[in-house]
Parts: sequence; C-alpha cells; structure tokens
Amino acid sequence: MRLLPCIKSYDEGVDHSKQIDREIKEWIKTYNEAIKLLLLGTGESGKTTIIKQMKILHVKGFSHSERTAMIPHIRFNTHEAIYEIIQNMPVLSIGLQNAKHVRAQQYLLKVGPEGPQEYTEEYFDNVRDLWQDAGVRECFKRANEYQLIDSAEYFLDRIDLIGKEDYVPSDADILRCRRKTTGIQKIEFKVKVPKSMHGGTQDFWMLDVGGQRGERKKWIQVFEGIHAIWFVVACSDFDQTLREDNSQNRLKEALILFEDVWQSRFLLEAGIIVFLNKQDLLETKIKQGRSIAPYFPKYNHFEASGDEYTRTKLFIRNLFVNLTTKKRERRHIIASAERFVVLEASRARECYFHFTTATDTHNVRTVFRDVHQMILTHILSNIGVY
Ligand SMILES: Nc1nc2c(ncn2[C@@H]2O[C@H](COP(=O)(O)OP(=O)(O)OP(=O)(O)O)[C@@H](O)[C@H]2O)c(=O)[nH]1
Ligand SMILES: [Mg+2]
Repeated sequence: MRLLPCIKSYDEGVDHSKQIDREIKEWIKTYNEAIKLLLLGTGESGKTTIIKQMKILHVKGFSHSERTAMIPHIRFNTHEAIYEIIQNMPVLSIGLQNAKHVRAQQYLLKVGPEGPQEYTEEYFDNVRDLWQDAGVRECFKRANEYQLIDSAEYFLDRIDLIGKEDYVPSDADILRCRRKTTGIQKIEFKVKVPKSMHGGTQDFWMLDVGGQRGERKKWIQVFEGIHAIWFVVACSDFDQTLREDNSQNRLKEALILFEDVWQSRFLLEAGIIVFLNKQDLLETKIKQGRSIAPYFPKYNHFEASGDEYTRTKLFIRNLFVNLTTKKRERRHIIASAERFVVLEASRARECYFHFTTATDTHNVRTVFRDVHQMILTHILSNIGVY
C-alpha cells in the first residue's frame, strides 16, 4: 500500500488533487486486470436477471437460437403459474366463479406439475379460460400465501402469444423467465470507461450463484479476488415465505444473509453494493393496499415523509443500513486473523444502496454507470491510490 504525502497549504492541496487525478488516470490506463463482481442474495432476488441485462447491454444480446431455446422454459413458467394457482384454490377456500371452467380445471390438474408432454392448442385454450375466471384471479391476488413465480401475471397475460407456433421470445420475455440457478455461472464483458476517468474499455467478470439455502455452501469457492459484491434483495418479498422453508419470511432471510456477507472476513476487501430490487412489484403491492407493518412492526414507528411506497422502500433500506453500522461480531474472528480483523473493524467501510428494477434495461443501465465509477474508486482506495 502506498501512502500519499500530507498537504500543507491550499495551493499545495489543489496541486496535490490534480496530481491524484493524473495518477488515477494513469493507473486506470495500465490496469489491465478484469474487475470481478459477484452477485449474491437469496433465491429469486434477481441475480440472474442482472446477468441477462449485462448480456443485453454489454455483450451482443440474445441470438435467434438462444431465444427459441427459452420457449420451453417460458411455457413451463406459464404452466407452473396456473397450476400453482388452481392447486391452491381449495386450500384458500376459493372456488371457480364460472362453472364452465370446471372442465378446464380438471384438465390442468390431470396434466400435473411437470406440464404437458406437448403444449397443444387445447392446452392453451384451457389455460386462457381459467385465467379469465374471477376465482382464479382472487387466488392469484393472495399469492403471498403460497409459492408463485413473480412472472405469473406477465406470462398468463401473454398466453396467446406464448401459444403461437412461431413464437419468438422478446428481451422482456427472457428477462421475466424464471429458472433457478444451480452451480456458478460467469459472464465476461467489456465496458467503456467514463471519459472523466480516461476513456477506453475495461474488462469485467460477473459471477452468478444460486441463492437458495442449499446453493449457498458453494459461494465460498468464488470469494477470492472479488472486487465488489452486488447484494440483491427482492423488496417486494416482505409478505412472502421462502420456497425452501415456508416458516421463514423472505425479507428476514435476506437481512440475515446480508449480515453474514457484510461480516464475512473473506469479503473484507470487496466493495459492497446493495440492490434493493423489485421496486416495480413493491410499488404495485403497496398501491394495492398491502403493508409491511404486520411483518415488520417497527414500520409503525418509522419516521419518513412521502407516500406509503416511498416510506416502505426507505424503511427497507434502513433495515440494511442498520446492519452495516453494527460492530463486527467476535464470532467471526479467528485467533490468527484477529489483529487484521480488529484493524478492519475500526476502518470505515462503506456500503452503497440502489433502488432497482432488474427487468428494466434502462434502469439497470443507469445503475451500472453509477456503480462502475464507485467500483473504480473502491479499487483505487484499496490499493492506496485514493
Ligand atoms: N417484476 C420484476 N421481476 C423481477 C425483478 N427482478 C427479477 N425479477 C423476476 O424474478 C424472478 C427471479 O429472478 P432471478 O434473476 O431468476 O433470481 P435469482 O436471484 O437468480 O434466483 P436464484 O437463481 O434462485 O438464486 C424472475 O422471473 C425475474 O424475471 C424485478 O425487478 N421486477
Ligand atoms: Mg439465478
């Protein structure tokens, strides 16, 4: 680590700052190592969706064959959505509103959870009929009481398109498609460096891991050499339980996981940026009259101005900010590393927060620009240039 000489006067300070600027630009020019980013977060928080956005924004997007390869997954998403809804109707004591739809319901239940062998016209007709039923819609509105993919409405609303023989998924369809990640995926891309920094391009690696509990033991394999963690949180999950453990609230699980990541001694050098994701779904939920208060009673005493949605998103951010200001717990300190960890604990460590909608390419582009600059500054500070 290199220490900069101390400044004695204002003029000297200005010269000194110009010198630092020059040094930073020089350093970036010669820095040819890829910047390594790791996406972390609970299951379904939106990590893979961000990887897809990087492919759209910084690689070549999706080819025709990549798009057609998504069709079975999108059709299966549609199936699992309608199947889950109709299966949960009796559990929630909701009946079909239209008796004509009973046959369609029996047809779908007979198809089973794995979906049909072949997606036929008859299959899509039955799904369309059921999705029109007021009872099905009522059960859909109570989706937080069972497990339903976030893209259920998006795909069921597009059933006619998805059922077409010549259907080719759009970028939006691919971004909405849900497939659980198992293992570790990597995407490599180049990004233009802001002119203010020096221009040119910079290599990035972005790693995606599975966020469900069973997948997290694999994370440690990829911690080494990571420059920044993007920790993704599904804010709209505040009233839902985990797919892998229906006794645990999803947002509470995200908070516990974040605290572990923030305190991990393996990630002390990495910059941490929290993506408070699924803002579109959060806003819709709040505007439909749902409240976070029954799940997080502290919300009743939270002071912030703005409408309910704004107050809720600020409250969620606060929950995470509070974890970053807590003292590092000693349970994470092992004897040989104690001195280092204690020193680290006394060093100011910043955490950055962004409100995001990962399915919105424009939003992700803007956030990436901000975050890029922040990561460069973080790396420079870690090596002692800043
Ligand atoms: N509406 C909306 N949907 C989103 C957003 N972010 C992600 N999704 C959807 O949420 C679902 C889950 O997203 P993924 O990116 O697969 O989640 P993940 O974090 O990779 O999940 P694991 O692989 O299980 O760890 C997908 O259907 C996405 O389209 C968002 O901001 N808004
Ligand atoms: Mg994933």
